[in-house]
Amino acid sequence: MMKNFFYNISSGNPRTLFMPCFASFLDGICKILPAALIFDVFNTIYLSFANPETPLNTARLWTVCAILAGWMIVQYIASGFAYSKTFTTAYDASASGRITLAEHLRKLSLGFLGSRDPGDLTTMMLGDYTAVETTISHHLPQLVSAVAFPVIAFISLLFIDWKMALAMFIALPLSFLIVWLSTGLQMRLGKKHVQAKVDSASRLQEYLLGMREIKSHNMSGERFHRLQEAFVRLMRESIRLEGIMGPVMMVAIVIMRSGLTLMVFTGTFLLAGGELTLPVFLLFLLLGNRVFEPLTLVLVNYAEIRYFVLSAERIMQIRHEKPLPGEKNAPAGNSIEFQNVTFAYENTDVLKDVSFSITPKSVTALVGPSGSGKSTITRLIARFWDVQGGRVLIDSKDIKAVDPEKLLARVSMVFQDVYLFKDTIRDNIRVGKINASQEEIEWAAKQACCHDFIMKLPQGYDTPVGEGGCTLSGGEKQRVSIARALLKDAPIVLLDEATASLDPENETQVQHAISALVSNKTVVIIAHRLKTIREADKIIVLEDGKVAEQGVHEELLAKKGLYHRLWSLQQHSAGWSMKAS
Ligand SMILES: Nc1ncnc2c1ncn2[C@@H]1O[C@H](COP(=O)(O)OP(=O)(O)OP(=O)(O)O)[C@@H](O)[C@H]1O
Repeated sequence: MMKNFFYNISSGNPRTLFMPCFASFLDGICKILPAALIFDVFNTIYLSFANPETPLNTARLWTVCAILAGWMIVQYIASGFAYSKTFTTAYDASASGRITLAEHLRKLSLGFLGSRDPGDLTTMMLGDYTAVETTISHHLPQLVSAVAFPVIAFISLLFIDWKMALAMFIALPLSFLIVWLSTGLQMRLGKKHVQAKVDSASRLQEYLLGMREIKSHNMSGERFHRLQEAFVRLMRESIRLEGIMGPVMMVAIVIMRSGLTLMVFTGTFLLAGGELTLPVFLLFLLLGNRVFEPLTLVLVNYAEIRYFVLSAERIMQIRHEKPLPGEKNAPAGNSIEFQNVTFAYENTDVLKDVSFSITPKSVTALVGPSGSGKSTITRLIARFWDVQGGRVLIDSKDIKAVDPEKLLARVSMVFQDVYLFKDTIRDNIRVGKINASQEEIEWAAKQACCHDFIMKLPQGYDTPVGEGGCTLSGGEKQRVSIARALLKDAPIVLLDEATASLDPENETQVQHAISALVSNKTVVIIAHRLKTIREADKIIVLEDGKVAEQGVHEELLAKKGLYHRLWSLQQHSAGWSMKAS
């Protein structure tokens, strides 16, 4: 349990906690000497008062002053050391933790990422890591430093007067027991509170990202209501957490502090009976006040850490999620084969016993009604997910054994929805090849019919695009995506609706660009407009997740099956035009 605790709050690297804890412990110990010296000052003055014949030992007082002054420097160095160790460790742990987690997320299957709410992951990256940071930079050092003083004080006081020392600390175990017994309750309330925070972040993200749809469908009331509900729930969970845990902590603190009263009672009793001298009683009074402050800090920080452990657990849960397995190099050849592939995103099968083969350097078209599984097939070739039944082979080798990153290096994809990073248009094209030169970027942009519109942008290739930058039309974005693929120059090209959103004017040009992109490549293309894939080497017709037919255009037309039906429908719709009735 304790091992888990340190493992989790240090994001899997408990050794990093040693230095901050050690430095804080030293800092805590440094605070003890001044208390002892103050007692000495008190004792020296008291001796002179109690016995008027004894002159005040000023030399001793000056010595104490000198030691205190020197000790201030030691304490300053110790505090500085503790401060720098705790803060550097905390920021280092959270920064490297965030980077490691981001790297790890990239290696997880899209299936796993899709199952998590994006707000959840954002909260984890920002909020949960901040919680870990605060635990390491504040709560843990404060706890260690606060423990040092009472422990040493207790041991020393036991030697001076054990009855008084026991009276002072007797209630302590009970208060710690109360806090310890409340662990389960705090964890339950804390989990609900964290969940409410994650839900609020998700609803807020959904509200902001979906603003266009919300406005265009006049849904502001309904979506806002969901957001409002999430915030109200967060408020309720916060009140519940504080409202229940606050009184528990207060009871524990009051019980602990009752030791002071008990000690005063015992002291008065012993003093009256002549069993205790006045200076010792005063020493206990002096230390008693100082001891309960750090002890209260210990209790409060322990409770805070318990709550923040939930954040650390959430992070570790994702860190333990296994990336897609496979270490082999990507196969050298580019033939693709599906052998009796069955695949489901969740529980319902999307592909059922799908088998086909694609020869290297050929163009294969996937056609079929919407939802028949065309995009899924391209995603499985790129191994965004692993299949549940059957095998996907590239160059006759099962891609489950191949390192996913090495496989992706051999595949270019042009998606229907293109994502632009918040960066210049140049760097957005460079995504295809990180070290591409300006000449290469311009060459790809020209091939993909991007160059002309880029030159018309305010700062040409340096124009910021993406979130908060210059917005591009759907067709322009798609051409940027083709330029990226051209730069990547991978042997397998997967095109998803590549020309769907292009205007007629440059459609022909883009088709030329695609011809450049796909020449000498193994190409799998999804095209809803059948006339664009009439020349394909193979057409695979999908229906309801199964291969209904496959062959070349003429063969499939002659079969008079699904392909023939889709073809006829498209011929018919070619003459369609919109008119007001
Ligand atoms: N990430 C996902 N999670 C769950 N189900 C999904 C996911 N992606 C697709 N599906 C479902 O899988 C089925 C096949 O989807 P797919 O996108 O492969 O079809 P498609 O033939 O490419 O359709 P379209 O032509 O409309 O793009 C659909 O029923 C779809 O709802």
